[in-house]
Amino acid sequence: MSESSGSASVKAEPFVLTTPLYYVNAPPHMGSAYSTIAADAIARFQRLLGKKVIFITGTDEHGEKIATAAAAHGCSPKEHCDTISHAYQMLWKDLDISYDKFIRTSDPVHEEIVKEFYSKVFSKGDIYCADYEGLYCVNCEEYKDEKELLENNHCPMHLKPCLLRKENNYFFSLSKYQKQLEDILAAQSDFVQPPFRLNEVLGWVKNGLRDFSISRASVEWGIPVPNDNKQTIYVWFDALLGYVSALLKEGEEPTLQNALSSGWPVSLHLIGKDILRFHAVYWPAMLMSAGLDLPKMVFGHGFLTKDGMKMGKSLGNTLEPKDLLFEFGSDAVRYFFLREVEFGNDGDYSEERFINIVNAHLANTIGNLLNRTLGLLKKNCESTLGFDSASAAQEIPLKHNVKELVEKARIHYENLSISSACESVMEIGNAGNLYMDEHAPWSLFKQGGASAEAASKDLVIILETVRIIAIALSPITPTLSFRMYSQLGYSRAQFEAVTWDDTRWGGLKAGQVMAEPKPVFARIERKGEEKKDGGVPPKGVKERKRAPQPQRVAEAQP
Ligand SMILES: Nc1ncnc2c1ncn2[C@@H]1O[C@H](COP(=O)(O)OP(=O)(O)OP(=O)(O)O)[C@@H](O)[C@H]1O
Ligand SMILES: [Zn+2]
Repeated sequence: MSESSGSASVKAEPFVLTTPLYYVNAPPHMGSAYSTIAADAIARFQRLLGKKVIFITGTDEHGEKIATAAAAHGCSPKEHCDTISHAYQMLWKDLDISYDKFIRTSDPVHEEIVKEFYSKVFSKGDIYCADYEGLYCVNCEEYKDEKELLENNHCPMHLKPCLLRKENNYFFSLSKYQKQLEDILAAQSDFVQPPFRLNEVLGWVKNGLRDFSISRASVEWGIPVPNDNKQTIYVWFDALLGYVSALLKEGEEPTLQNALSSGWPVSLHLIGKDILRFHAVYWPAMLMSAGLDLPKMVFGHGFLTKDGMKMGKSLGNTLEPKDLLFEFGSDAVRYFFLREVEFGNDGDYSEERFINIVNAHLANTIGNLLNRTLGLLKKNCESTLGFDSASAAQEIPLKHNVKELVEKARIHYENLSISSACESVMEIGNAGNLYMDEHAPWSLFKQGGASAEAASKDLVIILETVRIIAIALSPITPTLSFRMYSQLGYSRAQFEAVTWDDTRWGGLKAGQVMAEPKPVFARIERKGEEKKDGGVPPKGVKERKRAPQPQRVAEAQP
């Protein structure tokens, strides 16, 4: 995690963001990857702004569903959790997720934090013991209201019957916080995002909040309730506190005070809409009870769907991210889902759409533009820039257009409109291509003299545009952006030192030598399409029949 470069005397507040802590009942799928990719793009953008970022992700490992999954695999719950949690960590690596902390709720330090928090809430008088009877969805790990269920008491999300359960449990007095929650939701209108989800939350709260059970008598795989070893703490009460435990530094004494002093409250909880109630109703009430600050924002994004149903582990209708990564590489996967799904709404996957979008945007608009320009520069200018980009551009409309589009992209990133941010960056690419086509530097070079000088200025202008695209798209496509930067003659260290300020026009300097032109993004060949030859496939993509190959780019074609 990099420190902010701001004034040393002012301790800048870190930007702390979290993904859900994923339930390890089954390995990760494209839905879990989606939340994490989105969080990663936001974390990378905030780092570009120079903020100190603490990006938290991890796994939620207790509860009945885990114990059942472990038994089905013939292993202990701990062994099962180790395997699945490891699978998440490996997938995050393959997806270039730049997390700062991976928290596992089976970590002993987390148990200490949960117990201390529970005791605080208990001392506040917000925990009591009672009998409860209700319909329980084990896949949601939640008691349900009969009126929210489908026919025969089926859970609308998991399409499985909820079972009648009766237990003597500890309860949290959620109802006590009804008024305070209503006040917060009214006063802090951006607490729940996007805005339309706030109405959903307001609806739940206004309908009346019921106390909820925070222990289980029948579940052994969990954190024991302090002073009652016969019960374990309800998995949600335990899991939400993972966001706090994650802030503990290595080897630090696991106390709430230590954890909270390292970045609480969280700036952003990024979650799927399925767990909005836990984050926007239960969690703030729990925090108020314990006297802790509330997170600044909870953003509930939509679902990746298959045939209109949420893709999920319990339904088993998931898309395998490893397959997509193997075939298309991490930049393509990250770009497609962040560009295609308007952040906040649901979105459907289709392979055809995936290939069309990724080829059109990454291979053609960006990759081809860079490659054509470098080809011309090699042929006519020995791959060396003859002008500074600042002096080459002077008062051309493209420069102003790029400036406006970069600013649009920044605002979209700030507002978590990630898809719109991608769109603005791609418009820069379109503007660069248009400039190339209108100026036709390949024919200017042929004319020689002043025309050739104008052509070499044009190449600098286009490469400056590509440089800006590389930075502005780097939260979405970090490895592609690095490849673009390397093609422009920069080192890894120079790329890593880039900030959002470097999107200002004027970075490229006369005399800078470009690398040997190589396609930065391999066009994806469709099934059955004849394979064209080319160079190295993108990172993460192993050579095999359907792996995309870099496009053979005709040199200096208009
Ligand atoms: N189809 C999906 N689309 C978008 N995000 C998803 C999807 N499925 C899971 N997620 C992300 O994972 C979080 C839930 O994590 P969890 O580990 O419970 O996965 P799950 O597959 O939804 O499980 P289940 O199917 O058992 O309910 C969601 O809040 C969301 O952030
Ligand atoms: Zn359910």
